Amino acid sequence: MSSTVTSATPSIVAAVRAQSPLVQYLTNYVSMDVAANVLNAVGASPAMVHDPHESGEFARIASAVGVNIGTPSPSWVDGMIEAARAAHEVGTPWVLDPVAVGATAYRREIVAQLLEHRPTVVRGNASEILAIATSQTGGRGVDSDAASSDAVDAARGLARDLATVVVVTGVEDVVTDGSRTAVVHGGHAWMPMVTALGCSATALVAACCAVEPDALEASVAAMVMLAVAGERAGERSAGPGSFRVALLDELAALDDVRVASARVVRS
Ligand SMILES: Nc1ncnc2c1ncn2[C@@H]1O[C@H](COP(=O)(O)OP(=O)(O)OP(=O)(O)O)[C@@H](O)[C@H]1O
Ligand SMILES: Cc1ncsc1CCO
Ligand SMILES: [Mg+2]
Repeated sequence: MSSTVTSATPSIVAAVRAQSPLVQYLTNYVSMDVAANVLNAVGASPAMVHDPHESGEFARIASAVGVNIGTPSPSWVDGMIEAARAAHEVGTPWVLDPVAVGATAYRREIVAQLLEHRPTVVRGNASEILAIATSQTGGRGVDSDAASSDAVDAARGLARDLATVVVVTGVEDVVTDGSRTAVVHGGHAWMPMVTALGCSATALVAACCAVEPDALEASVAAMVMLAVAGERAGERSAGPGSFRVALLDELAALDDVRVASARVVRS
């Protein structure tokens, strides 16, 4: 077990800035603004293209795709499935955010359909990952009622079953492909008080997958960005409102030295 940032992380952060990957994000109404701004802050190029008339076509030109079920309705779900299908067909990485999947049968059915198109990464909070891995229902809607540390085994098993990388966010962020596991420490207690930073984490995972084929390393880099920027933003904010603004500034100011300050434990 080691406690250092990998050499891959700084180069992934730099590659996102240098290559400015086009990230198509089909996301919920709540998160669109903050997720697009988070992508912009790290140098990626966001496009919120969701309608089924164009989402599949767009996925074929995107560098990565995110699919987030936060505020679903039938035509949006059609758009998500078209985008996921196209991304899988052309080998473009795509990331699933199963918001509140334990809460309703509708969400469980949507996630089951999306999983058929083989996401590169599934990113959720602990309740969401436990709901998919163990078929448990309920939870507290979009927020988690479990700790990421309680979902490590479930995440590993799910990653193996789906042949994907699973990211469980929370106080610590767990990233696993079923054999390798990394835990990213950092962030700030105000992060869950700002809505849709989980949705934004999903967007960052997609951006990093666009420039790094190893989805585990890409996901670690995305979580490191938020952990370092979040910690620094917390030091100079007065509360969740100013924190939200400072987080964008800190994401834009990330450099090798700051990224190297991340605390990542691998096993
Ligand atoms: N108590 C905490 N301390 C530090 N960082 C946190 C804490 N809670 C969440 N985070 C960070 O906030 C980000 C979002 O994770 P979270 O688990 O809150 O997502 P989520 O529940 O899907 O959020 P949302 O649904 O609002 O988008 C991650 O980068 C995570 O590390
Ligand atoms: C608050 C909320 N409701 C549906 S999606 C969303 C954003 C956080 O997941
Ligand atoms: Mg969420």
